[in-house]
Amino acid sequence: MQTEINEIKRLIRDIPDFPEKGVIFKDITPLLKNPRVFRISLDKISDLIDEWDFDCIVSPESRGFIFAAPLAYKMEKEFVPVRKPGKLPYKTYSISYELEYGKSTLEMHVDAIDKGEKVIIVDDVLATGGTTKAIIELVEKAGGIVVGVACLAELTYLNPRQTLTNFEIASVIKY
Ligand SMILES: O=P(O)(O)OC[C@H]1O[C@H](OP(=O)(O)OP(=O)(O)O)[C@H](O)[C@@H]1O
Ligand SMILES: Nc1ncnc2[nH]cnc12
Repeated sequence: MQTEINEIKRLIRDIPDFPEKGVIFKDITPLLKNPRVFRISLDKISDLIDEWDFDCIVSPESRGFIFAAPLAYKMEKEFVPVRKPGKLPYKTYSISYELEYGKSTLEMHVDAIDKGEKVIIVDDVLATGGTTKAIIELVEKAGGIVVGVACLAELTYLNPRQTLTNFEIASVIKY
């Protein structure tokens, strides 16, 4: 329903020039303070991916976890955390990548995904798609199959779909 989408949009705040000049940061913290609308936003993501065939949700810390873990609970799927360097205790695959505001590295446990397992990637914001592309590489290195990407907000002006050709993408809100 359009009114629900508007309610979600009203609770995502624009912060200009954060964390660097020229970036309009989509701040989801007001949304997290509203339990009803936070719940609606999770339900909207799950509605969009309800028909997708997958067993596992893979997601990057830290904002990705906020949406991915409750979705895994609601949809009864596995949850695999992708973390910043040095946080995961077992052997990891590691990848360096670029996102809208800089460079970073992500890691995933080498045994987190079974060979041939179907996974989706969940995040709060899909901006350049750099983070998601890096996670796809980690999943494929582990032998998994990425069937789609789901997010709350997609920044279409940064053209993430150009980076993520060949993948289904579901977003609740497009800017
Ligand atoms: O599409 P991209 O350009 O790659 O950007 C999207 C990513 O950037 C943000 O994470 P960030 O690295 O800022 O970490 P955080 O979740 O810990 O704030 C966001 O949560 C996504 O994971
Ligand atoms: N503009 C933005 N707002 C929030 N999260 C982001 N991640 C990458 N770009 C972002």
